[in-house]
Amino acid sequence: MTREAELIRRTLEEVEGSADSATAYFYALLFVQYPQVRELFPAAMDVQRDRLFRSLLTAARMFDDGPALQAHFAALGRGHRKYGTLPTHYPAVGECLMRALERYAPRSWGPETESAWVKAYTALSQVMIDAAAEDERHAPAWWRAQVVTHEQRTPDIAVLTVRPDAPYPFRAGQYTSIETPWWPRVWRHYSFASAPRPDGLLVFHVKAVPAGWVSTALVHKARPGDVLRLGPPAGSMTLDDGGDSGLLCLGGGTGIAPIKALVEDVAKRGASRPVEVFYGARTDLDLYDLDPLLRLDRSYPWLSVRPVVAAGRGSVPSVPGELLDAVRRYGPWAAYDGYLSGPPGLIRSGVAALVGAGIPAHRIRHDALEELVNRP
Ligand SMILES: NC(=O)C1=CN([C@@H]2O[C@H](COP(=O)(O)OP(=O)(O)OC[C@H]3O[C@@H](n4cnc5c(N)ncnc54)[C@H](O)[C@@H]3O)[C@@H](O)[C@H]2O)C=CC1
Repeated sequence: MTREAELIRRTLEEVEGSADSATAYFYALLFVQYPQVRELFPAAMDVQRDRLFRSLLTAARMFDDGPALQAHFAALGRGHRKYGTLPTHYPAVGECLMRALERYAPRSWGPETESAWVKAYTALSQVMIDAAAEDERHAPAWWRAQVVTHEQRTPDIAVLTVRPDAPYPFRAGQYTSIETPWWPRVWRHYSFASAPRPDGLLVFHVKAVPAGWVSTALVHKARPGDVLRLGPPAGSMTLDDGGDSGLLCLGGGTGIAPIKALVEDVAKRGASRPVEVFYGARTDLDLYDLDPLLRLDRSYPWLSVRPVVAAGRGSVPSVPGELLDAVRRYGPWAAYDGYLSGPPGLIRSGVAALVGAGIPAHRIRHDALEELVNRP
C-alpha cells in the first residue's frame, strides 16, 4: 500500500465512528457556502448522507486497484450527469469534504494527510469530469420514459413497462436509476427485467417497501401516462460475449428480474448453453413472476426453472426449503458461471455457497452491495 493510501485509510477509520455527524457537517457547510449547489440534492437528505460516506469507503477499498478505481469513478461521473453536476462543483465539494475530515479525524489529520487527500480527490474528480464530458458527446444525461402498462401482481409488487423518449441502449443483467414525479431528485436503482426489445420498451419489477418512497410511488401511484426519468444503464452482471459455460442463476424475490433478462438474452443469442434458475420466495404467493418463467422453461430445452419456497407451500409445485440449501442439493456446479440477484443477505451468503460448490469467485457475478442499498 502506498503511503498516501495508508494516510487516507487512517482518516476514514478514524471518521467511521462519527460518520453521521461528519457527513451532516459536510453538507451543512456545502449548502451554507455554496447555496447554488443545494438544488442538485433532494429535499430530504437522509439517504443521501449515507451514500457519500459509503462512496468514500468504496473508493478507499479500491485504492490499490487502479483500473477498478478508474472504472468506478468514471461510472460515477457519467451517473452524476443526471443530477446536473458541473465541473465547477467539484472544488466546492472537495473543500468542504477536507474541512469535515479535518474536524472529525483530528488525530490523523495534518499537512501530509491533507495533501494526500487533495491529490486523490483532484485525480478522482478529474476522472469523473472527463467521463461525464465523454459521455455527453453521445448520450443524454437522462431519459424521459412514459409508463405504458402497470400490472399489480401482488398487493405490494407491480410490473411496469415504460417507453423511453429516445433510444436507450443497455445490456441484459444491468440496472438503471429511476426518479418519479412525486419525489424530485430522489433516484433509486432498478434492474431491467427484460433483454433489449425490438419495440424499445423497458420492463421493471418493483416491490413497495416501508420507507421506500420511490418504490411505493411506483407501485401505488404510478399509472399509464405518467412520466418518469431514467439515468444511464450501469452494472456488469451481464453475459460474457462468446462464453459457452452453463449459467447457474439465483434470484430472490424481485431479484428474479435481471435473471429473466439474462434468460431472454441467452435465448436471443441462440446459444444452447444450460441455464439453471433457482427462484426463491418466502411463500408461493410471493412467486409473482412464476407463470412467465415456467412458460420460458417449457419453450427452451436448455432452461430449467425451479421455484424454491421456504414456508407455507400450497398449490404451486416447488422445491421446499431455503434457496441456498436447494441449490446445494442439485449440481454439480463447478463448470457453471454463477449469477446472483436479490437482497444483500442473499448475495453475501450466495457467494460463499457458490464458491463452496466449486465455482471460482471470479466466475460469480452480482451487483455491488453498495449499489444494492440504493434500491428501495
Ligand atoms: N440486481 C440485484 O441484485 C437485484 C436486487 N434486488 C433486491 O432484491 C430484494 C428483493 O426483496 P424481496 O422480494 O422482498 O425478497 P425477500 O426478502 O422476500 O427474499 C426473497 C428470497 O431470497 C432468499 N433470501 C433472502 N435473504 C436471504 C439470505 N440472507 N440468505 C439466503 N437467501 C436469502 C430467500 O429465498 C427469500 O425467500 C430487494 O432488496 C431488492 O433491492 C432486486 C432486483 C435486482
